Amino acid sequence: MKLNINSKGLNGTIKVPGDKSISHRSIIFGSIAHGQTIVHDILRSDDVLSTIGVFKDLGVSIEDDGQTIKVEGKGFEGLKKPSNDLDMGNSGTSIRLISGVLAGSDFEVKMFGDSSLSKRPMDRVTLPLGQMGVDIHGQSEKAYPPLTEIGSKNLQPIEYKLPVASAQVKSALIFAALQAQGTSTIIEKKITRNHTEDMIVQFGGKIDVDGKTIKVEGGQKLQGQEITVPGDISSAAFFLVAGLTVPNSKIVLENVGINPTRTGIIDVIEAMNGKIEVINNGGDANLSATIKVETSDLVATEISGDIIPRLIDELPIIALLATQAKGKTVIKDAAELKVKETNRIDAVAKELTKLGADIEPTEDGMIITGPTKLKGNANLESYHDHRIGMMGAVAALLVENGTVELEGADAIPVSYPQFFDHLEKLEDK
Ligand SMILES: O=C(O)C1=C[C@@H](OP(=O)(O)O)[C@@H](O)[C@H](O)C1
Ligand SMILES: C=C(OP(=O)(O)O)C(=O)O
Repeated sequence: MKLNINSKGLNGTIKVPGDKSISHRSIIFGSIAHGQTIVHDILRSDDVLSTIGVFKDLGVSIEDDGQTIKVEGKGFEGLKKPSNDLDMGNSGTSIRLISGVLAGSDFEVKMFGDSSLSKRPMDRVTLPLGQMGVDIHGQSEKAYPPLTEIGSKNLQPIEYKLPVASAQVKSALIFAALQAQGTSTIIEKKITRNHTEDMIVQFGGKIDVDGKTIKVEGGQKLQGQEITVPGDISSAAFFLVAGLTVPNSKIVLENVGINPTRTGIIDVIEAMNGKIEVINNGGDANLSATIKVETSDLVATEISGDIIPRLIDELPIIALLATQAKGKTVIKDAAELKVKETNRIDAVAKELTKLGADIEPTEDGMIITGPTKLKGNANLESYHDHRIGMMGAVAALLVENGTVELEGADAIPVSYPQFFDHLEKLEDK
């Protein structure tokens, strides 16, 4: 598709759509709890629809009246052997978390996904689940999908130190631990998003979190709840960066989830001297804030260490932000970017280079020197990765002349189906 270039300013207010991580989990918790769960403001994106489809295949009644979603949970034991293979689409979160959910079911399932998911390593979940007594295998040493899994009714608790900083692996093990014969201890490499831990408590369960050490007792019974999904800061990120970099812009983003394990991008914007105001709506950490940004003179920064899991999905769009900042921005400790929907280090460097940015990929991040005036007459690619596609669309707004084409924009509804509508709304003002 042809992207809009040379934006004269983005102005207005957007209600940020529901958080993808919390939306997946609202379906999962609704399905494994007892009784009805009502979900407000769920994200209806392709990835979340994959999770909904899978739980329907597992016999859970899930109804969407367009306003709310109603899930009729019958506990882990209520999940039924599906009559077909489970289609995880493009979603790493779905396949990894559901592998953990099915760890205590003794029927066999086959889980598969699209060509991107089929290249993502699942050994990070198959190895620890195997130690708990689950029979789970993928393709080759890295256990690429499709995966075949037969859980165990005699699941052993685990003491496991995660070799990677991953909320998906942590969550898979927590779901398995909830079904194990005893108490499991899971130790994180770095603190990652804690929505699973928060939601166990929300659904009436118990979990003990002490820094990076998490203890979960098996045999817990969860109770259905009424929940409201806050907006996704990872989606808001594209408009945060657009508002900071496109001249004459002022954007108000409402309903942005500000769980502290997710707000690394706000810290980075502040470190880069971006004009940002976060108006906390008060209450629970998972509630939302209104965030205002405006066009700013940005300076480079270093992004490394413990902040990385707090902004891992935002790094592509942060890289674009860095192209507009004065100086050398260094991103490191982010090798996990190589095993996302595509190798995001290579993809970001390649696509932004096409627009004339000064960006050097490294083994675990990138080095970006700015500010650069981006130039057109480029054909961008999404690599079937929603976040790379949206980064390209925001980058095009900064291009003064020529044309910018994007191939693979159809990946964007994986996380943000309303992205182009929202962009158009801000451009109209
Ligand atoms: O748990 C989750 O909902 C997610 C965890 C992260 O993945 P990893 O656990 O692989 O880091 C993140 O990149 C993904 O978009 C969503
Ligand atoms: C990495 C992502 O998702 P997933 O791992 O669920 O495919 C993402 O949304 O950026």
